Amino acid sequence: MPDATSPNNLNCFAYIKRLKRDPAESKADAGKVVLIGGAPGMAGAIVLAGKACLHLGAGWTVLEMLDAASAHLVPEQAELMVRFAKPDAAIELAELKPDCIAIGPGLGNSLAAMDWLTAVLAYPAIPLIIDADALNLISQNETLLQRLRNRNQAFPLLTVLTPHPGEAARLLNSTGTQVQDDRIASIRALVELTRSIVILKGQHTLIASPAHTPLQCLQGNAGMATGGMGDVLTGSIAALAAQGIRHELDLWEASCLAVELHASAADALVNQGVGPIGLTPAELILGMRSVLNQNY
Ligand SMILES: NC(=O)C1=CN([C@@H]2O[C@H](COP(=O)(O)OP(=O)(O)OC[C@H]3O[C@@H](n4cnc5c(N)ncnc54)[C@H](O)[C@@H]3O)[C@@H](O)[C@H]2O)[C@@H](O)CC1
Ligand SMILES: Nc1ncnc2c1ncn2[C@@H]1O[C@H](COP(=O)(O)OP(=O)(O)O)[C@@H](O)[C@H]1O
Repeated sequence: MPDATSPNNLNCFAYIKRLKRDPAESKADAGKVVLIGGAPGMAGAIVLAGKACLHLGAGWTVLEMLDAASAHLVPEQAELMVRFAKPDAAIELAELKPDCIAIGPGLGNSLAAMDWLTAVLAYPAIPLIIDADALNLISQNETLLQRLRNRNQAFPLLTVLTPHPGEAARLLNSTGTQVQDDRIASIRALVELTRSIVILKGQHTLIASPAHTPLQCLQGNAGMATGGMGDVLTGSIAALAAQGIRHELDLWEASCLAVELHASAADALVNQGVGPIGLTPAELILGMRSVLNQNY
């Protein structure tokens, strides 16, 4: 039995029905996602986010990769539209006209990364997912934090942050141990600091926002403690939020659903004997697609 201070549990598979496709739907109805990251040595992070986005149903998945060499070498998933993230980010975004943006997996901390994050924070009125190195950049730069707050003031509940405890500690100028010692206080502090929807990852992931008290996800397991699992979550939120624009699923609902699907699919795979040891993010993507369609 949860005590009076325990957060309520996520229970949102009913949202999946809203993703039901009209027989005449086109890819435009499923939305265009632009995912930004993949600096040298970390191309895999943005490719995993892209594969998750594709398999969770986005209409178009565009990868803007900061590593030019890797951008020309992603042949194994031909459905992904892979581009080299050119220096003028604002012009690129204006041309692409995304329905949803995610930034951060493998983004690094170069000047180009800063330029893209600055342009993304200025891009108006679409769902935005901020993860990994994009969170680290914000934690080091008061101007970026203020731009994030300004964006949330202008467009409330259109930005979600997905820190793991290490990234949360950087944002809060704290330590991972302190974050883990009181996760509820930590997520409240992150919401207060950033005015965003926040997903605090780790065992029993929490989600909260300026308009929502924390909810927790009791699903999930230690088989998910492998590099790339968070990249899959980021791509999944983006796919659900992009479809949500024409299917009346807002970013809060898309984020809750992605967290629950991500953790539940990991549990289903472990029950099938796929993990916990050696469960891969690529397997989790296919597992999430199955759980989504089983509840469709
Ligand atoms: N295939 C790839 O190219 C991958 C690239 N990645 C990228 O690598 C960069 C660095 O990210 P990392 O997250 O690996 O490294 P970080 O240095 O950001 O975070 C790792 C540290 O955070 C803390 N931490 C994380 N999860 C925790 C938990 N559940 N409980 C307690 N403490 C926890 C620990 O102190 C840990 O050492 C990011 O840009 C990321 O996107 C990763 O996504 C992994 C896959
Ligand atoms: N022991 C665990 N129990 C439940 N979920 C976990 C556990 N370890 C990791 N996860 C989940 O796996 C994901 C890991 O994300 P993250 O650390 O950002 O990975 P990466 O940056 O390597 O992609 C998060 O969604 C987190 O909640």
